[in-house]
Amino acid sequence: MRKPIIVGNWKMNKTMKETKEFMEAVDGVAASDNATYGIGAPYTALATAVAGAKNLIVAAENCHFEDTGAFTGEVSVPMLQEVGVTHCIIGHSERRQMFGDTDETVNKKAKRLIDAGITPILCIGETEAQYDAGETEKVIREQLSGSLANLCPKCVGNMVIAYEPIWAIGTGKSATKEDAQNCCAIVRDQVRVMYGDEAAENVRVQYGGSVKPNNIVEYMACPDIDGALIGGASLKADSFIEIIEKTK
Ligand SMILES: O=C[C@H](O)COP(=O)(O)O
Repeated sequence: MRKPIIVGNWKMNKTMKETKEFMEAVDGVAASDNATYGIGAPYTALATAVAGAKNLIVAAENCHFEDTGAFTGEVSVPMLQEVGVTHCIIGHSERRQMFGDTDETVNKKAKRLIDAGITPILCIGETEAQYDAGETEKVIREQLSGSLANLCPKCVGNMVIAYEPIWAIGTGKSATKEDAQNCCAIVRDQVRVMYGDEAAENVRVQYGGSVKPNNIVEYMACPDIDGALIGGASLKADSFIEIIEKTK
């Protein structure tokens, strides 16, 4: 039985002060045996988030795959381990589109995180043009083939994969529950093709893209959707609390 996981992705938002206030407002509400709740925070807010988290899990939003070296501005997995994060988002479409992340570098990041015992939250999803061209399934399978290459079946079973259609991110134009379910089922099937039944049954698949308090319940009712990755609606304590209350 997969335990649902709902994670807020703050992106480049929240100072340490704002993070402390959010954790004080939300962490107590997030206590649940039925689901895991968490937030992804910018590097500068991670220590504050970890300090304030008894119930929420804390994720970084990116990492580098090398441990040390001449990589100005980057943060390594051992550095994240030291801060105490348990999860790390990799391959978000904003990183793929604006910062040059590829399936190959995302795969290296996944490997390094798994070695360190940090759970990757791997993001994939098609552009609007690919959606319009009927290429969604092809894109999902190709991204997963590259990003999940040469991992162990058990490791993949322990991961979280977020299916986020790019056209639904921050637009208010969320996928229908039928489309979201269908695409999350394709994600699971691709994991089955690559790593077998057990990995496919264990991997948790999130939907992301304009998830709000008013649509979270319908997504969570879908058999292949095990959670959500939430941008805008995770920034205000009140709306994230509403999402938690509706799903715990
Ligand atoms: O990682 C989160 C996604 O980019 C979704 O963002 P959104 O909920 O603001 O559409």
